Amino acid sequence: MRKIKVATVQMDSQHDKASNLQKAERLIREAAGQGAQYVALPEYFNFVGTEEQEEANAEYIPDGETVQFLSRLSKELNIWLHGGSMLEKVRGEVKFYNATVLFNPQGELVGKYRKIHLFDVEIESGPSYLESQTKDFGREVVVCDTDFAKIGLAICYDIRFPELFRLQSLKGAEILMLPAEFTLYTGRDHWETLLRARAIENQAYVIAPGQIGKKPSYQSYGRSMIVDPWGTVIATATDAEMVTVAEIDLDYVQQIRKQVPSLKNRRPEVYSLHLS
Ligand SMILES: O=C(O)CCC(=O)C(=O)O
Repeated sequence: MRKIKVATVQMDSQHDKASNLQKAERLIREAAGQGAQYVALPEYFNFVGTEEQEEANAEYIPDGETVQFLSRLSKELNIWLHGGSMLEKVRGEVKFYNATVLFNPQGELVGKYRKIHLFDVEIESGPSYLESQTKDFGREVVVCDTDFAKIGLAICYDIRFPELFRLQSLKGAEILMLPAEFTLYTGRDHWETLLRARAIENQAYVIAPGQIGKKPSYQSYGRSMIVDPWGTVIATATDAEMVTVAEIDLDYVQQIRKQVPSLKNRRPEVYSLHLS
């Protein structure tokens, strides 16, 4: 049996970083108090603001205050802590990265991923957004080793690109992470379907903590979710800032993969994905 209790933290983060970190700490403690051994935060959990406010709120990784905050809490609470995402700045580069980090229960940074697919969309009568205006594209597929499973890291809009998740699965991922600040406009029609599709086609757990509430550019959808490898939604948040906890069983991933061997039945000799 490889069972572990996981939690999503749903937040309405705004531009005041100190108050976001305070709220995140309260919710992380609540999740740990409910027995969660792996706690996951949403995209941009430490700051959601205007482009003008980004420079002052971007941080170096691993030197910034948010990384120190996550390291301290993961160690103190003896939990795996997935840091949603934050604006990462890099010396000598003009643009930021939308970066996510994973900490082990010893407070050590064990993985970092930079969002590969930036949200550049213009929807008629819906949201218009140009994430690449101030952020640069990530260039690396990241799968982290933990003592219970391999975990693939992705962020929000990445969910629309199944190739990324297939590559993570081929690299051994049994859990796929998707911290998000999904728009209400697209989320109400696409969010659950996309999460369940990635879970079913990769026969993996999908853990998706989301932002909720009104942001400078759009309304966030929320509905943080945990989906099992059969595609069943095993936990969903309501429309509030909250913690959602579920037990996941990594042996179930292997059972599903044995019963419906679609990963094995692939025909890479007919089509191929480039694994770097
Ligand atoms: O894919 C979508 O519909 C929303 C994506 C998004 O909001 C983001 O990547 O920030």
